[in-house]
Amino acid sequence: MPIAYLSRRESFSAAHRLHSPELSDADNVAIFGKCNNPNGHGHNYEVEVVIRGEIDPRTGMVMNLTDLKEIMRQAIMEPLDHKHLDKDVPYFATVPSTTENLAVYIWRQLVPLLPAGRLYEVCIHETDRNVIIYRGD
Ligand SMILES: Nc1nc2c(c(=O)[nH]1)N=C([C@H](O)[C@H](O)COP(=O)(O)OP(=O)(O)OP(=O)(O)O)CN2
Ligand SMILES: [Zn+2]
Repeated sequence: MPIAYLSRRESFSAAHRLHSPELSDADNVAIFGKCNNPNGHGHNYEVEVVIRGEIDPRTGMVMNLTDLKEIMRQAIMEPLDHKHLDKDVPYFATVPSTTENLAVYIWRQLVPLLPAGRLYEVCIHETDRNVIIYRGD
């Protein structure tokens, strides 16, 4: 059966501060600059989830996009939208809330909600110019 890649995009707004507990305050400022501002800053993140799978001959679907929408609501929108990543999401209490780490977090949120092996990629646009792609490596 043919294999297709299906994706859905959602956007969410969140605040964060780039800061690593592994580094001194001086090194945090030196490395993260303005993004280490103690009061944080925000982004309107765009996240795209890509599912890989065979097209079911009965339904013509890789998976129902309605189901993917609900899964993304649970895995992404509910824990992240209108939150401060470092203060409201326990995962980021000690993990720097870079877009790379956010993509890994979202991947790990999605895996248990999807059929095994179906999740192909998480792509996050942090700004119009900053994009991170994670494929589970
Ligand atoms: N490898 C990474 N580098 C940076 C990240 C990241 O997640 N991974 N994040 C930031 C900051 O969060 C910052 O908000 C974004 O950086 P920057 O591009 O400087 O932000 P701007 O507001 O200037 O937006 P652009 O439109 O992208 O210029 C920094 N580095
Ligand atoms: Zn930022």
